[in-house]
Amino acid sequence: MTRAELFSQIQRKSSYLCVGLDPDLEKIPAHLLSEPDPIFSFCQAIIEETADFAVAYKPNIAFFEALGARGWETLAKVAEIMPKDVFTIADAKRGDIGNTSKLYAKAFFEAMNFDSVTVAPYMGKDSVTPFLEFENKWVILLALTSNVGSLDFQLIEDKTGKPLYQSVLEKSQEWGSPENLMYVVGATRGELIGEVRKVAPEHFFLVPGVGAQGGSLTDVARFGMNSTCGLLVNSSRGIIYASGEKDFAKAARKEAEKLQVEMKGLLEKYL
Ligand SMILES: O=c1ccn([C@@H]2O[C@H](COP(=O)(O)O)[C@@H](O)[C@H]2O)c(=O)[nH]1
Repeated sequence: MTRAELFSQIQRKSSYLCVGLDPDLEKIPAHLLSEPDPIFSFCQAIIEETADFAVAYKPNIAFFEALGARGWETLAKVAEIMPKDVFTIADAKRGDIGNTSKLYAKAFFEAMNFDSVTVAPYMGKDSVTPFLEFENKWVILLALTSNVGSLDFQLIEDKTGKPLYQSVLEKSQEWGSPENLMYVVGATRGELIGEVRKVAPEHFFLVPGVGAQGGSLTDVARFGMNSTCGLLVNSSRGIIYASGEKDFAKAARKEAEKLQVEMKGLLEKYL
Protein backbone atom coordinates (compact mmCIF):
# COMPACT_ATOMS: atom_id res chain seq x y z
CA MET A 1 0.00 0.00 0.00
CA THR A 2 1.34 3.47 -0.87
CA ARG A 3 1.25 6.48 1.43
CA ALA A 4 -1.40 8.10 -0.78
CA GLU A 5 -3.57 4.96 -0.60
CA LEU A 6 -3.19 4.84 3.17
CA PHE A 7 -4.21 8.49 3.51
CA SER A 8 -7.17 7.87 1.25
CA GLN A 9 -8.34 4.98 3.51
CA ILE A 10 -7.94 7.25 6.54
CA GLN A 11 -10.14 9.86 4.87
CA ARG A 12 -12.68 7.29 3.70
CA LYS A 13 -13.10 5.74 7.14
CA SER A 14 -12.43 8.95 9.13
CA SER A 15 -10.14 6.77 11.18
CA TYR A 16 -6.48 6.16 11.83
CA LEU A 17 -7.13 3.19 14.08
CA CYS A 18 -4.82 0.20 14.09
CA VAL A 19 -6.28 -2.81 15.88
CA GLY A 20 -3.57 -4.79 17.63
CA LEU A 21 -3.94 -8.57 17.54
CA ASP A 22 -2.22 -9.89 20.68
CA PRO A 23 -4.17 -13.15 21.14
CA ASP A 24 -3.34 -15.00 24.34
CA LEU A 25 -4.79 -18.48 25.01
CA GLU A 26 -5.06 -17.52 28.68
CA LYS A 27 -7.20 -14.49 27.91
CA ILE A 28 -9.45 -15.41 25.01
CA PRO A 29 -13.02 -16.46 25.85
CA ALA A 30 -13.22 -20.03 27.16
CA HIS A 31 -15.84 -21.17 24.64
CA LEU A 32 -13.29 -20.73 21.82
CA LEU A 33 -10.89 -23.25 23.31
CA SER A 34 -12.87 -26.16 21.85
CA GLU A 35 -12.46 -24.76 18.30
CA PRO A 36 -9.84 -26.46 16.04
CA ASP A 37 -7.75 -23.25 16.00
CA PRO A 38 -8.95 -21.00 18.86
CA ILE A 39 -6.51 -18.16 18.14
CA PHE A 40 -7.56 -18.05 14.49
CA SER A 41 -11.26 -18.05 15.39
CA PHE A 42 -10.63 -15.25 17.89
CA CYS A 43 -8.69 -13.07 15.42
CA GLN A 44 -11.16 -13.73 12.61
CA ALA A 45 -14.11 -12.59 14.74
CA ILE A 46 -12.23 -9.48 15.92
CA ILE A 47 -11.25 -8.55 12.35
CA GLU A 48 -14.78 -9.06 11.02
CA GLU A 49 -16.34 -6.87 13.72
CA THR A 50 -13.76 -4.04 13.70
CA ALA A 51 -13.04 -3.72 9.97
CA ASP A 52 -15.49 -0.83 9.51
CA PHE A 53 -13.47 1.30 11.92
CA ALA A 54 -9.86 0.21 11.38
CA VAL A 55 -7.37 1.19 8.68
CA ALA A 56 -4.66 -1.14 9.96
CA TYR A 57 -4.14 -4.41 11.82
CA LYS A 58 -1.04 -5.26 13.80
CA PRO A 59 -0.56 -8.87 14.82
CA ASN A 60 2.18 -9.01 17.42
CA ILE A 61 4.29 -11.97 16.29
CA ALA A 62 5.23 -13.00 19.85
CA PHE A 63 1.67 -14.12 20.54
CA PHE A 64 1.80 -16.48 17.57
CA GLU A 65 5.38 -17.76 17.69
CA ALA A 66 4.92 -18.62 21.38
CA LEU A 67 2.74 -21.50 20.12
CA GLY A 68 5.49 -22.94 17.93
CA ALA A 69 4.80 -24.32 14.45
CA ARG A 70 1.04 -24.18 15.10
CA GLY A 71 1.30 -20.47 15.90
CA TRP A 72 3.12 -19.72 12.63
CA GLU A 73 0.38 -21.55 10.72
CA THR A 74 -2.24 -19.49 12.52
CA LEU A 75 -0.38 -16.27 11.74
CA ALA A 76 -0.25 -17.17 8.04
CA LYS A 77 -4.01 -17.85 8.09
CA VAL A 78 -4.69 -14.54 9.87
CA ALA A 79 -2.52 -12.69 7.33
CA GLU A 80 -4.60 -14.25 4.53
CA ILE A 81 -7.97 -13.05 5.84
CA MET A 82 -6.96 -9.41 6.32
CA PRO A 83 -9.38 -7.13 4.43
CA LYS A 84 -7.83 -5.92 1.15
CA ASP A 85 -8.17 -2.23 1.99
CA VAL A 86 -6.26 -2.27 5.29
CA PHE A 87 -2.58 -1.73 6.05
CA THR A 88 -1.00 -4.77 7.70
CA ILE A 89 1.82 -4.64 10.22
CA ALA A 90 3.92 -7.58 11.40
CA ASP A 91 5.02 -6.37 14.81
CA ALA A 92 8.14 -8.49 14.98
CA LYS A 93 10.84 -5.95 15.96
CA ARG A 94 13.46 -7.60 13.76
CA GLY A 95 16.89 -6.43 12.54
CA ASP A 96 20.18 -8.33 12.17
CA ILE A 97 23.23 -8.42 9.90
CA GLY A 98 22.27 -7.75 6.28
CA ASN A 99 21.83 -11.27 4.88
CA THR A 100 19.73 -12.27 7.90
CA SER A 101 17.58 -9.13 7.73
CA LYS A 102 16.92 -9.90 4.07
CA LEU A 103 15.40 -13.26 5.04
CA TYR A 104 13.34 -11.71 7.85
CA ALA A 105 12.00 -9.34 5.20
CA LYS A 106 11.21 -12.21 2.81
CA ALA A 107 9.36 -14.04 5.59
CA PHE A 108 7.02 -11.16 6.36
CA PHE A 109 6.78 -9.42 2.96
CA GLU A 110 6.77 -12.41 0.58
CA ALA A 111 5.76 -15.55 2.50
CA MET A 112 3.05 -13.71 4.46
CA ASN A 113 2.48 -10.59 2.33
CA PHE A 114 2.44 -8.08 5.20
CA ASP A 115 2.67 -4.43 4.14
CA SER A 116 5.16 -3.60 6.86
CA VAL A 117 7.35 -4.93 9.64
CA THR A 118 8.60 -3.27 12.81
CA VAL A 119 12.39 -3.10 12.94
CA ALA A 120 14.84 -2.27 15.75
CA PRO A 121 17.46 0.33 14.73
CA TYR A 122 20.19 -0.72 17.17
CA MET A 123 22.31 -2.61 14.58
CA GLY A 124 22.29 0.32 12.15
CA LYS A 125 22.08 0.85 8.41
CA ASP A 126 22.93 -2.62 7.06
CA SER A 127 20.35 -4.20 9.38
CA VAL A 128 17.55 -1.89 8.22
CA THR A 129 18.12 -1.28 4.50
CA PRO A 130 17.44 -4.90 3.37
CA PHE A 131 13.82 -4.36 4.48
CA LEU A 132 13.64 -1.13 2.47
CA GLU A 133 14.55 -2.85 -0.79
CA PHE A 134 11.09 -4.43 -1.18
CA GLU A 135 8.79 -2.47 -3.47
CA ASN A 136 5.60 -1.14 -1.90
CA LYS A 137 6.62 -2.45 1.56
CA TRP A 138 7.38 -0.49 4.68
CA VAL A 139 9.79 -0.45 7.60
CA ILE A 140 8.40 0.80 10.88
CA LEU A 141 11.47 1.73 12.89
CA LEU A 142 11.44 1.87 16.70
CA ALA A 143 12.20 5.51 17.59
CA LEU A 144 10.63 6.52 20.91
CA THR A 145 8.82 3.56 22.40
CA SER A 146 5.92 3.58 24.87
CA ASN A 147 7.46 1.51 27.66
CA VAL A 148 9.22 2.77 30.81
CA GLY A 149 12.49 1.16 29.66
CA SER A 150 12.58 3.56 26.69
CA LEU A 151 14.16 6.02 29.14
CA ASP A 152 17.21 3.75 29.59
CA PHE A 153 18.70 4.47 26.15
CA GLN A 154 16.40 6.47 23.89
CA LEU A 155 16.60 9.72 25.84
CA ILE A 156 20.36 9.61 26.53
CA GLU A 157 21.90 12.79 25.09
CA ASP A 158 25.12 13.01 23.10
CA LYS A 159 27.72 15.77 23.68
CA THR A 160 25.59 18.28 21.78
CA GLY A 161 22.51 17.50 23.86
CA LYS A 162 20.80 15.48 21.13
CA PRO A 163 18.84 12.49 22.47
CA LEU A 164 19.49 9.08 20.91
CA TYR A 165 15.96 8.79 19.47
CA GLN A 166 16.62 11.97 17.50
CA SER A 167 19.81 10.53 16.00
CA VAL A 168 17.79 7.44 14.99
CA LEU A 169 15.25 9.69 13.24
CA GLU A 170 17.86 11.83 11.47
CA LYS A 171 20.17 9.01 10.37
CA SER A 172 17.40 6.69 9.17
CA GLN A 173 15.98 9.42 6.91
CA GLU A 174 19.16 8.95 4.83
CA TRP A 175 18.07 5.33 4.19
CA GLY A 176 14.32 5.54 3.58
CA SER A 177 11.70 8.14 2.72
CA PRO A 178 8.17 9.01 3.92
CA GLU A 179 7.04 6.57 1.21
CA ASN A 180 8.56 3.47 2.83
CA LEU A 181 9.62 4.36 6.37
CA MET A 182 7.47 4.99 9.45
CA TYR A 183 8.42 5.37 13.10
CA VAL A 184 7.13 3.84 16.31
CA VAL A 185 6.36 6.67 18.73
CA GLY A 186 4.67 5.84 22.04
CA ALA A 187 1.40 7.56 22.96
CA THR A 188 2.72 7.68 26.53
CA ARG A 189 5.43 10.19 25.55
CA GLY A 190 3.03 13.20 25.52
CA GLU A 191 4.65 16.45 24.35
CA LEU A 192 7.77 14.64 23.12
CA ILE A 193 5.64 13.42 20.20
CA GLY A 194 5.79 17.05 18.99
CA GLU A 195 9.60 16.94 19.15
CA VAL A 196 9.61 13.77 17.03
CA ARG A 197 7.25 15.45 14.56
CA LYS A 198 9.68 18.37 14.16
CA VAL A 199 12.47 15.99 13.11
CA ALA A 200 10.23 13.81 10.90
CA PRO A 201 7.54 16.18 9.56
CA GLU A 202 6.24 13.95 6.76
CA HIS A 203 6.60 10.38 8.02
CA PHE A 204 3.78 8.28 9.38
CA PHE A 205 4.04 7.30 13.04
CA LEU A 206 2.74 4.02 14.43
CA VAL A 207 1.60 5.01 17.90
CA PRO A 208 1.03 2.27 20.49
CA GLY A 209 0.16 3.05 24.10
CA VAL A 210 -3.43 4.34 24.13
CA GLY A 211 -5.94 2.19 26.00
CA ALA A 212 -4.26 -0.26 28.37
CA GLN A 213 -1.03 1.81 28.68
CA GLY A 214 -2.90 5.05 29.40
CA GLY A 215 -1.60 7.34 26.60
CA SER A 216 -3.82 10.23 25.49
CA LEU A 217 -5.32 10.09 21.98
CA THR A 218 -5.93 13.84 22.10
CA ASP A 219 -2.26 14.55 22.83
CA VAL A 220 -1.18 12.19 20.06
CA ALA A 221 -3.36 14.06 17.53
CA ARG A 222 -2.44 17.51 18.87
CA PHE A 223 1.32 16.92 18.78
CA GLY A 224 1.61 14.31 16.05
CA MET A 225 -0.86 14.92 13.24
CA ASN A 226 0.44 16.28 9.94
CA SER A 227 -1.17 17.21 6.62
CA THR A 228 -1.67 13.55 5.58
CA CYS A 229 -2.71 12.59 9.13
CA GLY A 230 0.63 10.84 9.61
CA LEU A 231 -0.69 8.64 12.41
CA LEU A 232 -1.72 5.04 12.91
CA VAL A 233 -2.82 4.75 16.53
CA ASN A 234 -2.80 1.21 17.89
CA SER A 235 -4.93 -0.28 20.61
CA SER A 236 -4.64 -4.00 21.36
CA ARG A 237 -5.90 -5.14 24.79
CA GLY A 238 -8.36 -2.24 25.09
CA ILE A 239 -10.21 -3.57 22.04
CA ILE A 240 -9.65 -7.31 21.82
CA TYR A 241 -10.27 -8.00 25.53
CA ALA A 242 -13.13 -5.52 26.00
CA SER A 243 -15.14 -8.60 27.02
CA GLY A 244 -13.95 -12.06 27.97
CA GLU A 245 -17.34 -13.61 27.23
CA LYS A 246 -19.23 -14.80 24.16
CA ASP A 247 -19.93 -11.18 23.18
CA PHE A 248 -16.15 -10.43 22.85
CA ALA A 249 -16.30 -9.51 19.16
CA LYS A 250 -19.29 -7.18 19.57
CA ALA A 251 -17.58 -5.58 22.59
CA ALA A 252 -14.42 -5.12 20.48
CA ARG A 253 -16.54 -3.50 17.78
CA LYS A 254 -17.95 -1.04 20.33
CA GLU A 255 -14.48 -0.07 21.58
CA ALA A 256 -13.15 0.31 18.03
CA GLU A 257 -16.13 2.47 17.11
CA LYS A 258 -15.61 4.64 20.20
CA LEU A 259 -12.01 5.30 19.16
CA GLN A 260 -13.02 5.95 15.55
CA VAL A 261 -15.60 8.55 16.62
CA GLU A 262 -12.97 10.28 18.74
CA MET A 263 -10.49 10.12 15.84
CA LYS A 264 -13.04 11.63 13.45
CA GLY A 265 -13.38 14.64 15.76
CA LEU A 266 -9.60 15.00 16.05
CA LEU A 267 -9.17 14.77 12.26
CA GLU A 268 -11.70 17.58 11.85
CA LYS A 269 -9.80 19.66 14.41
CA TYR A 270 -6.14 19.06 13.51
CA LEU A 271 -5.89 17.90 9.86
O1 LIG B 1 6.69 1.12 21.92
C1 LIG B 1 5.98 0.14 21.72
C2 LIG B 1 6.12 -0.71 20.65
C3 LIG B 1 5.24 -1.74 20.49
N1 LIG B 1 4.24 -1.95 21.37
C4 LIG B 1 3.30 -3.06 21.09
O2 LIG B 1 2.00 -2.47 20.82
C5 LIG B 1 0.97 -3.23 21.43
C6 LIG B 1 0.30 -2.40 22.52
O3 LIG B 1 -0.68 -3.15 23.17
P1 LIG B 1 -1.77 -2.51 24.19
O4 LIG B 1 -2.50 -3.71 24.69
O5 LIG B 1 -2.64 -1.58 23.40
O6 LIG B 1 -1.01 -1.83 25.26
C7 LIG B 1 1.65 -4.50 21.96
O7 LIG B 1 1.63 -5.46 20.92
C8 LIG B 1 3.08 -4.05 22.21
O8 LIG B 1 3.99 -5.12 22.13
C9 LIG B 1 4.10 -1.12 22.46
O9 LIG B 1 3.19 -1.27 23.29
N2 LIG B 1 4.97 -0.09 22.59
